[in-house]
Amino acid sequence: MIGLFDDPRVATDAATADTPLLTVEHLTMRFGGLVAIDDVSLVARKGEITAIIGPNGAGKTTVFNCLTGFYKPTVGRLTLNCEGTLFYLERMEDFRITHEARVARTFQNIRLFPAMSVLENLVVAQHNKLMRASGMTFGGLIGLKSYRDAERDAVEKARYWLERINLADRADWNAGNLPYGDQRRLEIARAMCTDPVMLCLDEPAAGLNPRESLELNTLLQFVRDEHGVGVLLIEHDMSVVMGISDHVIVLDYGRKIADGDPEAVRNDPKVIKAYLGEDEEEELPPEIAADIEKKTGEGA
Ligand SMILES: Nc1ncnc2c1ncn2[C@@H]1O[C@H](COP(=O)(O)OP(=O)(O)OP(=O)(O)O)[C@@H](O)[C@H]1O
Repeated sequence: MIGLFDDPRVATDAATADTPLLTVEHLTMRFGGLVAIDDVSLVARKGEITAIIGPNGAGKTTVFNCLTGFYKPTVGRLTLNCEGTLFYLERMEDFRITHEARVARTFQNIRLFPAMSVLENLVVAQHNKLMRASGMTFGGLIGLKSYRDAERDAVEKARYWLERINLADRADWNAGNLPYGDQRRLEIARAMCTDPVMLCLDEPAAGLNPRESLELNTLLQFVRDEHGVGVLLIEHDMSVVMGISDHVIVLDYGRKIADGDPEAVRNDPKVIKAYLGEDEEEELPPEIAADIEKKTGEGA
């Protein structure tokens, strides 16, 4: 319940120990006559990897765009529990979602600063903290102590994440010169430098070779297990989804058709049908196809 003088972005109800990190209620997004998301509700929890999967055009990226303020939902409530404070994301501008609700995001296409060094990409991500330390003035130029301290912390955090993604020895490289898989991990490290409580990753495994996919899995498990971050993952690579997710949500034509642990979801006939279509068996993700083949073999 929001009072007259309350910040409309922040719920006055307190979060409890059971309050999920993210609660999406009745999310609907229409573009003219097209219903991209149709009354979707879901929850995602802190310290878990929640995958959102579904065939092309199912509405996965639109969910992310609503969560991160790129789109204002037509209908729906999106409540983010940032360390006990509840934010209504649907009422917030994108930059407030990033800085106040602490939701970080990566995109389908890589958006690093290619001409900056690897280290600089990670320090720039902490720009807001540095600006505050400079008193929002030229405090950095005249060497304010608060700024120097913040700058040292920013570099320390950047180096911590460089170690985690095995790029410490390439800190001075231009980010654009890194191999593709390293750029993908650098993007995740950059997002982690903003201290998010929720990390939204849009197809992070796209274009990765099997070794790079494994490195990505290890990084995401580290982010979940050691930093307690809730990871929301859109992914077509089923080896990643089934390998590391705690919870899988399946969309099809904008509707939620399944929600549960990976094992339950991969055996759900509605999911199998959504991926198969009526007669396009080649579209089935390999993990699900292998399962069906095994079951068919057992039944024969
Ligand atoms: N800004 C927009 N204007 C009009 N239609 C849109 C817009 N954004 C998305 N859509 C439509 O909404 C539907 C869902 O798109 P979305 O990109 O969310 O699907 P997706 O599941 O992420 O697909 P993919 O796996 O191919 O990335 C599609 O029909 C798409 O064309």
